[in-house]
Amino acid sequence: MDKLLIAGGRPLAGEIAISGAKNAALPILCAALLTREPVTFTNVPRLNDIATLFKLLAQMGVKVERGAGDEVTLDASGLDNPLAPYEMVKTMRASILVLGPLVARCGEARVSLPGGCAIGARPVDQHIRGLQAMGADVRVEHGYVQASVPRLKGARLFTDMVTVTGTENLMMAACLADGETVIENAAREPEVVDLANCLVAMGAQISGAGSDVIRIRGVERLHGTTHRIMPDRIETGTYLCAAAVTGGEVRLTGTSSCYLDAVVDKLMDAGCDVTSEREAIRIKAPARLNSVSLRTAPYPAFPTDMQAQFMALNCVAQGAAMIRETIFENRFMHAVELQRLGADIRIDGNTAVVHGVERLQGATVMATDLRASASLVIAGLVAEGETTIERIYHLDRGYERLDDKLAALGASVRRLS
Ligand SMILES: CC(=O)N[C@H]1[C@@H](OP(=O)(O)OP(=O)(O)OC[C@H]2O[C@@H](n3ccc(=O)[nH]c3=O)[C@H](O)[C@@H]2O)O[C@H](CO)[C@@H](O)[C@@H]1O
Ligand SMILES: C=C(OP(=O)(O)O)C(=O)O
Repeated sequence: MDKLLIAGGRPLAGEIAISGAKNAALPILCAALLTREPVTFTNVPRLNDIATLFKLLAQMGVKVERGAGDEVTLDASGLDNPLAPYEMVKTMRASILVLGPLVARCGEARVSLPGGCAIGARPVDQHIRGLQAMGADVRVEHGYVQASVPRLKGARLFTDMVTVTGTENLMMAACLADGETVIENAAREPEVVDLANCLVAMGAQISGAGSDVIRIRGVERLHGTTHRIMPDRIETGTYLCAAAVTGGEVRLTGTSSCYLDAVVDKLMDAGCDVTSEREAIRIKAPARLNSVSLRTAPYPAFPTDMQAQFMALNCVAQGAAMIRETIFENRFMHAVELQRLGADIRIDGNTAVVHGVERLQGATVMATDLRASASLVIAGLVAEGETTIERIYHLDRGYERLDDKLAALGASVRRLS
C-alpha cells in the first residue's frame, strides 16, 4: 500500500495549477446519463473517484472516451443497465448520484446503498423521500435502493437538512419530470450551481441554483453540450493552508477566491496576506500564524471539507482555537493522528479545542479519510523530521498528483509503493 514520506520544515514557494473540482465533476458526469447525445467535459480531474465513476458508468452501457489532456466525452445512447452494484459503489459515496438521472431517463434504477464511511453514517433518506414525492416507487431491499416509475412528476420538495448530493440528485431527476419541481432548503454550494449550468446547457429549465429555492421545469429530453468543470475550491483551500503553515509564499492558478470567502477570511485572520487575481490566488504567510476558531456549516459558511486542514494549521499557531463541526458526526478522526505528531487537541462532542504548540515532530500516522489525510500532509510539512503517512489511497480519491504539486512548491515529499 502506498505511503507518503514528508520531511518537514521547508516553506512552500512558487506556483501550481489547481485541478477541476471532484465534487463538481462527480454529479456533472452523472448528468450525461440524462441524454442520448454525447456530452463533452473539460477540466476533468484525474482522480481515483473519477476513475471509479467511469467504471460504474461503463458497466451501465455508457461509452467513456478520454480526449486530450483533461477532456472526457460520455455517450449514454447505449445505456441499457440501470444498475450500480455494491462492488463498484462501496469505495465512493458519490455513486448515489446516478440514482436520480437513471430513474428520470430509464424509469427504473437499482443502486447499492453507498454505506457508512469514516466521517459519519451519511444516510440517503432525503434522496429517497424526494423521488417518492415525485411519484417513484422506491424501496430499500437487500442493501439496494430500488426505484421505478413510468415518468417522474414535478413536486414541491423540502429536505430536512441541507444536503448537497441530495439537492443535486433531485435537481437532475426533475429535469425530465412532468411539470415543475421546487426544491426548498436546497444546498447553495458552488458545485450545485456548476451542475445547474451544465444541465441548462443541455436544455434543462432551471432557475434559482445558488439560492435555497431551486425551480426546475421538466422537459421531454436533454441534448449534448460541452461543459468546463469549475476549479476545486477544497484543493485550493488545502494548498493555501499548506503555504500558510510553512510560512510560505505561493500562487495558485486556474482557481478563484470567489468560491472561498469563508476560508480566505480565516487565513487573513490567521495573519496571511491573500490577494485575489482574476483566475489565481496569491498567499504570503507570516513566520507564525495566529490561531483561528471556526464553525462548519453549509455554504456560504465555512466548509466541513476544510475543517481538518484548519485543525492542522491551528496545531502550530499562536494561541488557542475552538473548532465546531456541525455537518458530520464523526469528522475529528485526524485529531488522534495529529496528537501523534505532538499536537495539543481536546475533543468534546462536536467541539475540538486546539492549543498551538511551538513545533510538531515527525512520526508515522495513518490517513483515515480524504480531508483527514490532507491535514496530516499539512502537519507533516511543518513538523520537525520525517512524517510517514500510511493509507494514502484516501488522498488519491480527491487530490490530483498531490505529491508532484507539493514537490513543485519545494516540499520534500516522496511516495513509497
Ligand atoms: C461528492 C460531494 O459533493 N461530497 C460533498 C457533499 O457530501 P454529501 O452530499 O454526501 O453531504 P450532505 O450535504 O448530503 O450531508 C449533510 C448532512 O446531511 C446528512 N444527510 C444527508 C442526506 C440524507 O439523505 N440524509 C442525511 O441525514 C448527512 O449525514 C450529513 O450529516 O457535501 C458534504 C457537505 O458539504 C461534503 O463534505 C462532501 O465533500
Ligand atoms: C467527504 C468528501 O467526499 P465524499 O462525499 O466523496 O466522500 C470530501 O470531498 O471531503
